[in-house]
Amino acid sequence: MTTIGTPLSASATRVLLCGGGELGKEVAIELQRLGVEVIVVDRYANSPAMQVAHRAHVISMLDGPALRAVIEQEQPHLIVPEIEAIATDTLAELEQEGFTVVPTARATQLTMNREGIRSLAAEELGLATSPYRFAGTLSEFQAAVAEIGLPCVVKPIMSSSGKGQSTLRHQDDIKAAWDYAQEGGRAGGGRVIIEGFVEFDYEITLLTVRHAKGTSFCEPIGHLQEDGDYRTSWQPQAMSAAALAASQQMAEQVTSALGGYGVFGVELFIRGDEVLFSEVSPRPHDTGLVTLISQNLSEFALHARAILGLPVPLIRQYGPAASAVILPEGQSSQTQFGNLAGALAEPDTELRLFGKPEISGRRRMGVALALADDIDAAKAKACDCAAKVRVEF
Ligand SMILES: Nc1ncnc2c1ncn2[C@@H]1O[C@H](COP(=O)(O)OP(=O)(O)OP(=O)(O)O)[C@@H](O)[C@H]1O
Ligand SMILES: NCC(=O)N[C@@H]1O[C@H](COP(=O)([O-])[O-])[C@@H](O)[C@H]1O
Ligand SMILES: [Mg+2]
Repeated sequence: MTTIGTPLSASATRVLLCGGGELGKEVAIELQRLGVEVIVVDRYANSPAMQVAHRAHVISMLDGPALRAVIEQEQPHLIVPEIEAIATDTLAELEQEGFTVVPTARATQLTMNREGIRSLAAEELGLATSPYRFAGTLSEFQAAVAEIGLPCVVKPIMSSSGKGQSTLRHQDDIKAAWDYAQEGGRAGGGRVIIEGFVEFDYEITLLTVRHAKGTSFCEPIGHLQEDGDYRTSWQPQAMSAAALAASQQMAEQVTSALGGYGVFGVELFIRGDEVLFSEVSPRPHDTGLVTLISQNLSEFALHARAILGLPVPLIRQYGPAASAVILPEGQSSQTQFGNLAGALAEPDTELRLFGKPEISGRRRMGVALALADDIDAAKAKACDCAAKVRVEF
């Protein structure tokens, strides 16, 4: 894009986000700052990004005809997927017809389905991964578990944020793991991946930006996951030079195979100097929320720049930083967040409250961010900040 027009006029540069959660909200804010007209689509009204957009549409994004109708009506210059659960075949058709999908429709198709991205990474690109099998029935599942051995990790091929994921440690748990995966898949029941359990030393997200002038890497982000969902992340994660070089090489390979412009969250397991590919998001990553405080250009600002074809000459990292999620459990459509003065009393702390209109069960509602002199202090400060926020339903 060589120019950016005036929002809400005939010259507007229109970007349509498919998905409007906390990650999309930050992308929308960065696009707004550049004078882009922002349209957000999600399955529910008043989603976080809708609250900072010019317009919004509420549809099921798995409904191809409904998605097509909105896109044809809005005529966006860029279609920017923000979640995985989208009618990606419709995106592929629209791309064929001349629309631009970020980073590419094929990337969204491959990464929506664990089978697609795993086959690309392990079989086509020859990247090291955990051993894996796929299964579509309970008996195939039992056979696959026998081949992979215990412990192993079971995930629906279509799921994210740990939904339907479990670690299978005992033979007795096979049926429960299968049933849980069948309930947790976002497209109903179906196929699962069985992965050998990797005893990694640590895991990272390597944010990789494909932009007009090449590929740039952020400093590696370490993170802690519980139940397949992230709880804290920090940057930079200390790594050996060999592990970092291997990680960057792997990220370069997988992102160039996916193509297009934008931020990718490349998830890697590290064991000594050895690096195993886990998965990749062709969009900003939740563990990358830490970059809201740790970099001059957050992963969201980088995504906006890259997709608009703008340069990324330098990514400045500000030193030890961490994020900690605010993940309450409750039932409300008028959640309140208290003790904010207490939470923000320490220097170099920040909060993002996502403004999600509803909570029913456990839901990520915000994130605490901190800078400090070392990683342990940054983690402690971010966790302390998050814990001090009093959530009332
Ligand atoms: N094979 C494995 N061995 C050990 N741990 C694993 C394995 N697969 C996943 N995990 C753990 O579970 C976490 C979540 O797994 P994964 O990223 O595949 O799930 P997800 O549902 O796609 O999550 P998200 O959408 O948040 O990225 C990983 O970050 C890692 O901590
Ligand atoms: N790991 C993927 C991820 O973090 N996705 C982020 O969470 C939102 C959904 O939240 P919700 O489930 O609370 O609606 C998504 O819209 C995206 O911003
Ligand atoms: Mg993941």
